[in-house]
Amino acid sequence: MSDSDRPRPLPSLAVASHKGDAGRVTLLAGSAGDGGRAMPGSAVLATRAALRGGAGLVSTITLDDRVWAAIAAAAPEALPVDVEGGAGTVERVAYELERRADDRARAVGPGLGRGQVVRPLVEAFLHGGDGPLVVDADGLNAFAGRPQDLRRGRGALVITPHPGEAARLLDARVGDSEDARIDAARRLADSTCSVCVLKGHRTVVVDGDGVWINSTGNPGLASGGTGDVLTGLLTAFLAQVGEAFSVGDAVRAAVWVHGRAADLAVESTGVRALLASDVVDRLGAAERELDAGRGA
Ligand SMILES: NC(=O)C1=CN([C@@H]2O[C@H](COP(=O)(O)OP(=O)(O)OC[C@H]3O[C@@H](n4cnc5c(N)ncnc54)[C@H](O)[C@@H]3O)[C@@H](O)[C@H]2O)[C@@H](O)CC1
Ligand SMILES: Nc1ncnc2c1ncn2[C@@H]1O[C@H](COP(=O)(O)OP(=O)(O)O)[C@@H](O)[C@H]1O
Repeated sequence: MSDSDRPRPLPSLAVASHKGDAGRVTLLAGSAGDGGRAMPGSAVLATRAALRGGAGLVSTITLDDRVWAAIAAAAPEALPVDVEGGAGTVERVAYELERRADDRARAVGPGLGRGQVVRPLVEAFLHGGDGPLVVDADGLNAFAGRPQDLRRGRGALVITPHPGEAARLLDARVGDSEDARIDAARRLADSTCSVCVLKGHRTVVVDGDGVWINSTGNPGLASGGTGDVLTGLLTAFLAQVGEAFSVGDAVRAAVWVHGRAADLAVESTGVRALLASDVVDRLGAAERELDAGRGA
């Protein structure tokens, strides 16, 4: 696949679709920041992006009722569920995952912070289902130097490190050149048996089909929260995986649409003023452009 290739559009929804057909997804994101940094925004942005990505039902598990409240206020369409932090958190999250056996895709990681509980939480997602799973941000940091521990027994894994997170996983700096970025993404994909999305200018995607380099996006995306948006969108697109739309197709489509949404947004905001929320608001328009290439 060459870098000028536009990803395959998502499958069309049948006219008689119901919300179950569009895919049920579950996310675990955000923290209230007691003793650390508050990151309710991560959960809000990922949730809103999953909704805009077309997931029929979006459940976001939260570890604090203040994060739950932030989601309820910003995304009334979502189904946030609070399990509270503290003793027994991992068991409560595992129980929530068990209850959602019909999830089509899941994601874990954005804004969880660096606490000891993060690694067992990610493990509950890795081993608690067989649909596609996205691990991002602090979910990856919890495996610093041990990427092989992210391997799953069953179910596709997609990891979405930025170069800083990739360096932590590999315990080695990731060079800036395209060759160095491709090499790092390949090593991570191999050691984790995953589709690796190495983010940044010209995001690199490595999967069984080879290497694909994204052409959309702009430096306005170098601002807080835009990675959380990608995680939510990607999870929604992974919920559409089927016979004619692979995990790799969903990943490439999400990366392309995310960057294109940012390109559309800066036409009115300008590059410096771009906010992650502006990207969420343009996801639909960007996906329509991808759809317009259908059959081309
Ligand atoms: N509103 C929110 O709630 C937000 C929450 N966020 C969450 O905050 C958590 C940590 O994010 P931080 O930004 O603090 O920590 P990061 O790990 O993203 O960044 C910490 C350091 O890593 C290195 N780094 C980051 N991006 C890099 C890149 N592209 N290339 C090379 N080095 C890079 C830099 O040295 C940077 O100072 C994540 O879980 C993330 O999801 C962020 O998304 C920002 C917004
Ligand atoms: N200069 C750039 N050009 C294009 N895309 C970029 C650029 N900088 C960042 N991005 C994109 O923005 C997103 C940033 O994600 P990330 O670093 O995880 O941010 P955060 O942790 O704040 O959410 C990624 O999708 C990345 O590919």
